Amino acid sequence: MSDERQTDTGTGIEIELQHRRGNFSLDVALHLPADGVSVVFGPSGCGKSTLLRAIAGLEPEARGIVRLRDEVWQDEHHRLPAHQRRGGVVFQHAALLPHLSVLDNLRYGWRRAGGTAALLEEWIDKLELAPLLARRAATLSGGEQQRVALARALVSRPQWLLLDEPLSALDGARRAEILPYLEAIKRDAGIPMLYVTHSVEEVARLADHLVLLDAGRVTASGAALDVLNRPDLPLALREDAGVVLEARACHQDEHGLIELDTPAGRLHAHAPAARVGHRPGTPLRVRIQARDVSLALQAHTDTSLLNLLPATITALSPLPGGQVQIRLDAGGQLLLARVSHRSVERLDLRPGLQLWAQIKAVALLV
Ligand SMILES: Nc1ncnc2c1ncn2[C@@H]1O[C@H](COP(=O)(O)OP(=O)(O)OP(=O)(O)O)[C@@H](O)[C@H]1O
Repeated sequence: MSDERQTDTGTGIEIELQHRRGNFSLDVALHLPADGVSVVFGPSGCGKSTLLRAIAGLEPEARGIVRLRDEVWQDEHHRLPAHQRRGGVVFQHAALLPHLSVLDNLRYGWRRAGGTAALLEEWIDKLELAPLLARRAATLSGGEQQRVALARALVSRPQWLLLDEPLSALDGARRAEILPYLEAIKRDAGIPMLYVTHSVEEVARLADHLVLLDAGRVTASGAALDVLNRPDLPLALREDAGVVLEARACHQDEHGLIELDTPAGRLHAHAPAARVGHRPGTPLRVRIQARDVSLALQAHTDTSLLNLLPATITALSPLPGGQVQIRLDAGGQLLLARVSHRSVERLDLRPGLQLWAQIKAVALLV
Protein backbone atom coordinates (compact mmCIF):
# COMPACT_ATOMS: atom_id res chain seq x y z
CA MET A 1 0.00 0.00 0.00
CA SER A 2 1.27 3.51 -0.65
CA ASP A 3 0.46 6.94 0.72
CA GLU A 4 0.43 8.48 -2.73
CA ARG A 5 -3.21 9.54 -2.44
CA GLN A 6 -2.42 11.43 0.76
CA THR A 7 0.23 13.61 -0.92
CA ASP A 8 -0.90 16.98 -2.14
CA THR A 9 -0.60 16.66 -5.91
CA GLY A 10 -1.03 20.43 -6.37
CA THR A 11 2.26 21.26 -4.65
CA GLY A 12 4.17 18.01 -4.92
CA ILE A 13 6.13 16.22 -7.59
CA GLU A 14 4.25 14.06 -10.05
CA ILE A 15 5.95 11.33 -12.01
CA GLU A 16 4.33 8.94 -14.44
CA LEU A 17 6.88 7.26 -16.62
CA GLN A 18 6.96 4.30 -18.93
CA HIS A 19 10.07 3.07 -20.65
CA ARG A 20 10.84 -0.22 -22.37
CA ARG A 21 14.34 -1.46 -23.10
CA GLY A 22 14.71 -5.07 -24.29
CA ASN A 23 13.24 -7.33 -21.63
CA PHE A 24 13.17 -4.57 -19.05
CA SER A 25 10.26 -2.22 -18.62
CA LEU A 26 9.82 0.69 -16.25
CA ASP A 27 6.27 1.67 -15.36
CA VAL A 28 5.89 3.99 -12.39
CA ALA A 29 3.32 6.45 -11.07
CA LEU A 30 4.47 8.46 -8.05
CA HIS A 31 3.54 11.54 -6.10
CA LEU A 32 6.49 12.78 -4.07
CA PRO A 33 6.71 15.65 -1.60
CA ALA A 34 8.31 18.76 -3.12
CA ASP A 35 10.72 19.09 -0.21
CA GLY A 36 13.10 16.84 1.68
CA VAL A 37 14.81 13.72 0.41
CA SER A 38 12.91 11.08 -1.54
CA VAL A 39 14.97 7.92 -1.77
CA VAL A 40 14.45 5.28 -4.46
CA PHE A 41 15.66 1.98 -3.09
CA GLY A 42 15.77 -1.44 -4.69
CA PRO A 43 17.99 -4.31 -5.81
CA SER A 44 20.51 -4.10 -8.61
CA GLY A 45 18.83 -3.93 -12.01
CA CYS A 46 15.37 -2.92 -10.72
CA GLY A 47 15.46 0.32 -12.70
CA LYS A 48 16.52 2.97 -10.16
CA SER A 49 19.05 4.65 -12.46
CA THR A 50 16.72 4.37 -15.44
CA LEU A 51 14.02 6.18 -13.45
CA LEU A 52 16.39 8.95 -12.40
CA ARG A 53 17.78 9.30 -15.92
CA ALA A 54 14.25 9.46 -17.38
CA ILE A 55 13.36 12.21 -14.90
CA ALA A 56 16.52 14.12 -15.86
CA GLY A 57 15.58 13.80 -19.54
CA LEU A 58 18.49 11.46 -20.31
CA GLU A 59 16.26 8.64 -21.61
CA PRO A 60 14.69 10.21 -24.72
CA GLU A 61 12.43 7.20 -25.31
CA ALA A 62 10.75 7.42 -21.89
CA ARG A 63 7.12 8.54 -22.12
CA GLY A 64 4.92 10.12 -19.47
CA ILE A 65 4.75 13.04 -17.07
CA VAL A 66 7.39 14.75 -14.93
CA ARG A 67 6.00 17.75 -13.07
CA LEU A 68 7.64 19.62 -10.26
CA ARG A 69 5.02 21.79 -8.57
CA ASP A 70 3.69 23.81 -11.53
CA GLU A 71 6.83 23.34 -13.64
CA VAL A 72 6.26 20.73 -16.32
CA TRP A 73 9.43 18.99 -17.52
CA GLN A 74 7.49 16.53 -19.61
CA ASP A 75 3.91 15.59 -20.35
CA GLU A 76 1.88 14.16 -23.23
CA HIS A 77 2.22 17.45 -25.18
CA HIS A 78 5.84 18.45 -24.77
CA ARG A 79 9.16 17.28 -23.48
CA LEU A 80 11.99 19.52 -22.29
CA PRO A 81 15.43 18.27 -23.38
CA ALA A 82 17.81 17.34 -20.56
CA HIS A 83 19.75 20.63 -20.64
CA GLN A 84 16.57 22.64 -20.07
CA ARG A 85 15.46 20.64 -17.03
CA ARG A 86 16.83 22.35 -13.96
CA GLY A 87 17.88 19.18 -12.20
CA GLY A 88 21.31 19.06 -10.61
CA VAL A 89 22.48 15.54 -11.40
CA VAL A 90 25.29 13.78 -9.53
CA PHE A 91 26.27 10.30 -10.63
CA GLN A 92 28.30 7.53 -9.04
CA HIS A 93 31.45 8.96 -10.65
CA ALA A 94 31.89 12.69 -10.35
CA ALA A 95 32.54 13.46 -14.06
CA LEU A 96 34.45 16.66 -13.28
CA LEU A 97 36.49 18.39 -15.95
CA PRO A 98 39.82 16.78 -15.00
CA HIS A 99 42.21 19.43 -16.34
CA LEU A 100 40.40 22.32 -14.62
CA SER A 101 40.87 23.41 -11.03
CA VAL A 102 38.19 22.69 -8.46
CA LEU A 103 37.21 26.38 -8.48
CA ASP A 104 36.89 26.43 -12.27
CA ASN A 105 34.78 23.26 -12.15
CA LEU A 106 32.47 24.99 -9.69
CA ARG A 107 32.35 28.20 -11.72
CA TYR A 108 31.46 26.28 -14.87
CA GLY A 109 27.85 25.46 -13.95
CA TRP A 110 27.51 28.40 -11.59
CA ARG A 111 28.12 31.06 -14.26
CA ARG A 112 25.64 29.55 -16.69
CA ALA A 113 23.00 29.43 -13.97
CA GLY A 114 23.62 33.06 -12.99
CA GLY A 115 24.54 32.17 -9.41
CA THR A 116 25.67 34.76 -6.87
CA ALA A 117 29.08 34.90 -5.21
CA ALA A 118 27.34 34.24 -1.90
CA LEU A 119 25.92 30.97 -3.23
CA LEU A 120 29.35 29.81 -4.39
CA GLU A 121 30.90 30.73 -1.05
CA GLU A 122 28.11 29.06 0.88
CA TRP A 123 28.70 25.65 -0.67
CA ILE A 124 32.50 25.95 -0.69
CA ASP A 125 32.16 26.56 3.02
CA LYS A 126 29.53 23.91 3.83
CA LEU A 127 31.27 21.20 1.83
CA GLU A 128 34.68 22.31 3.18
CA LEU A 129 36.22 22.78 -0.25
CA ALA A 130 38.38 25.84 0.43
CA PRO A 131 41.63 23.83 0.77
CA LEU A 132 40.96 22.10 -2.56
CA LEU A 133 40.03 25.05 -4.77
CA ALA A 134 43.37 25.40 -6.56
CA ARG A 135 43.85 21.66 -7.12
CA ARG A 136 43.24 20.13 -10.55
CA ALA A 137 40.15 17.91 -10.38
CA ALA A 138 42.13 14.92 -11.69
CA THR A 139 44.32 14.96 -8.56
CA LEU A 140 41.46 14.60 -6.04
CA SER A 141 40.48 11.44 -4.19
CA GLY A 142 37.13 9.83 -5.01
CA GLY A 143 35.47 11.28 -1.92
CA GLU A 144 36.82 14.78 -2.61
CA GLN A 145 35.61 14.56 -6.20
CA GLN A 146 32.11 13.69 -5.04
CA ARG A 147 32.06 16.64 -2.66
CA VAL A 148 33.04 18.90 -5.57
CA ALA A 149 30.40 17.28 -7.79
CA LEU A 150 27.76 17.92 -5.12
CA ALA A 151 28.83 21.55 -4.80
CA ARG A 152 28.89 21.98 -8.58
CA ALA A 153 25.32 20.68 -8.78
CA LEU A 154 24.17 22.93 -5.93
CA VAL A 155 25.68 26.15 -7.29
CA SER A 156 23.95 25.57 -10.63
CA ARG A 157 20.74 26.54 -8.78
CA PRO A 158 18.78 23.38 -9.56
CA GLN A 159 15.07 23.04 -8.80
CA TRP A 160 15.65 19.43 -7.92
CA LEU A 161 18.84 17.61 -6.93
CA LEU A 162 19.04 14.18 -8.58
CA LEU A 163 21.63 11.89 -7.00
CA ASP A 164 22.35 8.50 -8.55
CA GLU A 165 24.22 6.35 -6.01
CA PRO A 166 26.67 9.17 -5.26
CA LEU A 167 28.52 7.11 -2.63
CA SER A 168 28.60 3.69 -4.22
CA ALA A 169 32.06 4.07 -5.80
CA LEU A 170 33.56 4.89 -2.38
CA ASP A 171 34.75 2.54 0.34
CA GLY A 172 32.99 2.31 3.71
CA ALA A 173 35.18 4.87 5.49
CA ARG A 174 34.83 7.44 2.69
CA ARG A 175 31.08 6.88 2.60
CA ALA A 176 30.88 7.57 6.34
CA GLU A 177 32.81 10.80 5.77
CA ILE A 178 30.51 12.07 3.03
CA LEU A 179 27.17 11.19 4.62
CA PRO A 180 27.30 14.16 7.03
CA TYR A 181 27.78 16.50 4.05
CA LEU A 182 24.68 15.00 2.43
CA GLU A 183 22.84 15.55 5.70
CA ALA A 184 23.98 19.19 5.63
CA ILE A 185 22.70 19.55 2.05
CA LYS A 186 19.39 18.02 3.10
CA ARG A 187 19.15 20.47 6.00
CA ASP A 188 20.34 23.64 4.25
CA ALA A 189 19.81 23.48 0.48
CA GLY A 190 16.06 24.06 0.59
CA ILE A 191 15.52 22.07 -2.60
CA PRO A 192 13.97 18.63 -3.00
CA MET A 193 16.36 15.72 -3.54
CA LEU A 194 15.81 12.43 -5.33
CA TYR A 195 18.38 9.95 -4.07
CA VAL A 196 18.92 6.56 -5.67
CA THR A 197 20.66 3.88 -3.63
CA HIS A 198 20.76 0.24 -2.70
CA SER A 199 22.24 1.00 0.74
CA VAL A 200 19.87 0.64 3.71
CA GLU A 201 22.30 2.73 5.74
CA GLU A 202 21.90 5.67 3.36
CA VAL A 203 18.12 5.24 3.36
CA ALA A 204 18.07 5.24 7.16
CA ARG A 205 20.19 8.36 7.40
CA LEU A 206 18.74 10.48 4.62
CA ALA A 207 15.26 9.48 3.52
CA ASP A 208 12.17 11.50 4.37
CA HIS A 209 10.12 9.67 1.76
CA LEU A 210 10.96 6.19 0.57
CA VAL A 211 10.06 4.49 -2.69
CA LEU A 212 10.74 0.79 -3.06
CA LEU A 213 11.28 -0.31 -6.63
CA ASP A 214 11.31 -3.88 -7.88
CA ALA A 215 11.57 -5.01 -11.52
CA GLY A 216 10.62 -1.55 -12.78
CA ARG A 217 7.51 -1.26 -10.57
CA VAL A 218 6.84 0.67 -7.34
CA THR A 219 6.11 -1.77 -4.50
CA ALA A 220 5.80 0.84 -1.73
CA SER A 221 5.95 4.60 -1.39
CA GLY A 222 5.48 6.54 1.83
CA ALA A 223 7.01 8.29 4.80
CA ALA A 224 10.47 6.75 5.15
CA LEU A 225 10.26 5.50 8.73
CA ASP A 226 6.86 3.90 8.05
CA VAL A 227 8.12 2.06 4.98
CA LEU A 228 11.43 1.11 6.64
CA ASN A 229 9.70 -0.32 9.70
CA ARG A 230 6.86 -2.14 7.95
CA PRO A 231 7.03 -5.85 8.69
CA ASP A 232 5.29 -6.98 5.49
CA LEU A 233 7.92 -5.56 3.12
CA PRO A 234 11.06 -7.38 1.97
CA LEU A 235 13.24 -5.01 4.03
CA ALA A 236 12.07 -6.79 7.21
CA LEU A 237 13.35 -10.15 5.95
CA ARG A 238 16.82 -9.05 4.97
CA GLU A 239 19.84 -10.15 6.93
CA ASP A 240 20.30 -6.53 8.05
CA ALA A 241 16.63 -5.94 8.99
CA GLY A 242 16.10 -3.36 11.70
CA VAL A 243 14.22 -0.26 12.73
CA VAL A 244 15.11 3.39 12.50
CA LEU A 245 14.42 5.73 15.42
CA GLU A 246 14.31 9.50 15.47
CA ALA A 247 16.63 10.62 18.26
CA ARG A 248 18.12 13.71 19.83
CA ALA A 249 21.72 14.02 20.94
CA CYS A 250 22.08 14.70 24.68
CA HIS A 251 25.68 14.42 25.71
CA GLN A 252 28.83 13.17 24.06
CA ASP A 253 31.97 12.12 25.87
CA GLU A 254 35.55 12.54 24.69
CA HIS A 255 35.62 9.00 23.27
CA GLY A 256 32.71 9.61 20.91
CA LEU A 257 30.10 7.79 22.98
CA ILE A 258 26.89 9.73 22.68
CA GLU A 259 23.70 9.63 24.74
CA LEU A 260 20.51 9.82 22.72
CA ASP A 261 16.94 10.51 23.69
CA THR A 262 14.70 8.19 21.66
CA PRO A 263 11.04 7.16 21.85
CA ALA A 264 12.27 3.79 23.21
CA GLY A 265 14.28 5.43 26.01
CA ARG A 266 17.82 6.68 26.59
CA LEU A 267 20.37 4.98 24.32
CA HIS A 268 24.13 5.11 24.00
CA ALA A 269 25.65 5.06 20.52
CA HIS A 270 28.97 5.72 18.87
CA ALA A 271 29.70 8.62 16.57
CA PRO A 272 32.64 7.98 14.23
CA ALA A 273 35.56 10.33 14.81
CA ALA A 274 34.61 12.64 11.96
CA ARG A 275 31.31 13.36 13.62
CA VAL A 276 32.41 13.88 17.20
CA GLY A 277 30.78 17.10 18.28
CA HIS A 278 27.04 16.53 17.91
CA ARG A 279 25.62 19.40 19.87
CA PRO A 280 22.95 18.62 22.47
CA GLY A 281 19.54 18.77 20.85
CA THR A 282 20.81 17.81 17.36
CA PRO A 283 18.17 15.61 15.69
CA LEU A 284 19.69 12.32 14.56
CA ARG A 285 18.55 8.97 13.34
CA VAL A 286 19.72 5.73 14.80
CA ARG A 287 19.29 2.38 13.12
CA ILE A 288 19.03 -0.67 15.34
CA GLN A 289 19.55 -3.92 13.49
CA ALA A 290 17.57 -6.91 14.71
CA ARG A 291 20.72 -9.01 15.00
CA ASP A 292 22.25 -6.48 17.41
CA VAL A 293 19.37 -6.83 19.88
CA SER A 294 19.48 -9.64 22.45
CA LEU A 295 16.81 -10.42 25.02
CA ALA A 296 16.98 -11.03 28.75
CA LEU A 297 14.27 -11.84 31.28
CA GLN A 298 16.03 -9.77 33.93
CA ALA A 299 17.84 -6.44 33.87
CA HIS A 300 21.50 -7.42 34.03
CA THR A 301 23.82 -4.70 35.20
CA ASP A 302 26.91 -6.92 35.29
CA THR A 303 27.54 -6.92 31.52
CA SER A 304 29.34 -4.61 29.14
CA LEU A 305 26.04 -3.79 27.44
CA LEU A 306 25.22 -0.13 27.87
CA ASN A 307 21.72 -0.19 26.44
CA LEU A 308 18.97 -1.90 28.34
CA LEU A 309 15.37 -1.12 27.43
CA PRO A 310 12.21 -2.54 29.01
CA ALA A 311 10.05 -4.04 26.26
CA THR A 312 7.10 -6.32 25.60
CA ILE A 313 6.97 -9.00 22.91
CA THR A 314 4.18 -8.34 20.41
CA ALA A 315 4.85 -11.03 17.77
CA LEU A 316 7.25 -13.81 16.78
CA SER A 317 7.90 -14.82 13.16
CA PRO A 318 10.06 -17.78 12.20
CA LEU A 319 12.73 -17.07 9.60
CA PRO A 320 14.54 -19.49 7.33
CA GLY A 321 17.61 -21.06 8.95
CA GLY A 322 16.26 -21.62 12.47
CA GLN A 323 16.11 -17.95 13.46
CA VAL A 324 13.11 -16.13 14.85
CA GLN A 325 12.33 -12.44 14.35
CA ILE A 326 10.71 -10.90 17.39
CA ARG A 327 8.71 -7.69 17.38
CA LEU A 328 8.93 -5.68 20.56
CA ASP A 329 7.14 -2.68 21.95
CA ALA A 330 9.57 -0.45 23.86
CA GLY A 331 7.65 2.54 25.21
CA GLY A 332 5.45 2.57 22.12
CA GLN A 333 8.43 2.25 19.76
CA LEU A 334 8.78 -0.83 17.54
CA LEU A 335 12.05 -2.75 17.95
CA LEU A 336 13.08 -5.95 16.17
CA ALA A 337 15.24 -8.68 17.66
CA ARG A 338 16.58 -11.75 15.91
CA VAL A 339 17.33 -14.78 18.07
CA SER A 340 17.74 -18.51 17.57
CA HIS A 341 14.82 -20.88 17.82
CA ARG A 342 16.53 -22.53 20.75
CA SER A 343 16.51 -19.25 22.71
CA VAL A 344 12.79 -18.88 22.06
CA GLU A 345 12.21 -22.30 23.63
CA ARG A 346 14.66 -21.88 26.49
CA LEU A 347 13.28 -18.49 27.59
CA ASP A 348 9.68 -19.40 26.63
CA LEU A 349 9.44 -16.22 24.56
CA ARG A 350 5.82 -15.45 23.65
CA PRO A 351 3.58 -12.46 22.89
CA GLY A 352 2.81 -10.38 25.97
CA LEU A 353 6.04 -11.34 27.79
CA GLN A 354 7.81 -8.38 29.39
CA LEU A 355 11.58 -8.48 29.22
CA TRP A 356 14.69 -6.44 28.47
CA ALA A 357 16.13 -5.61 25.09
CA GLN A 358 19.93 -5.33 25.23
CA ILE A 359 21.86 -3.48 22.54
CA LYS A 360 25.61 -2.95 22.29
CA ALA A 361 26.48 0.74 22.03
CA VAL A 362 29.19 0.00 19.46
CA ALA A 363 26.54 -1.53 17.18
CA LEU A 364 24.79 1.84 16.96
CA LEU A 365 26.44 4.45 14.79
CA VAL A 366 25.15 7.97 14.36
N1 LIG B 1 22.33 0.85 -21.73
C1 LIG B 1 21.55 -0.20 -21.51
N2 LIG B 1 21.16 -1.03 -22.50
C2 LIG B 1 20.36 -2.08 -22.26
N3 LIG B 1 19.89 -2.41 -21.04
C3 LIG B 1 20.24 -1.64 -20.02
C4 LIG B 1 21.09 -0.50 -20.16
N4 LIG B 1 21.26 0.07 -18.97
C5 LIG B 1 20.56 -0.66 -18.10
N5 LIG B 1 19.94 -1.70 -18.71
C6 LIG B 1 19.05 -2.69 -18.10
O1 LIG B 1 17.92 -2.00 -17.59
C7 LIG B 1 17.53 -2.55 -16.34
C8 LIG B 1 17.52 -1.46 -15.27
O2 LIG B 1 18.83 -0.97 -15.10
P1 LIG B 1 19.18 0.19 -14.08
O3 LIG B 1 20.60 0.56 -14.30
O4 LIG B 1 18.16 1.25 -14.16
O5 LIG B 1 19.02 -0.57 -12.67
P2 LIG B 1 19.48 -0.11 -11.21
O6 LIG B 1 18.36 -0.47 -10.30
O7 LIG B 1 19.91 1.30 -11.23
O8 LIG B 1 20.71 -1.08 -10.96
P3 LIG B 1 22.08 -0.86 -10.11
O9 LIG B 1 21.69 -0.73 -8.66
O10 LIG B 1 22.85 -2.12 -10.38
O11 LIG B 1 22.75 0.37 -10.65
C9 LIG B 1 18.50 -3.67 -16.03
O12 LIG B 1 17.89 -4.88 -16.42
C10 LIG B 1 19.70 -3.34 -16.90
O13 LIG B 1 20.37 -4.54 -17.26
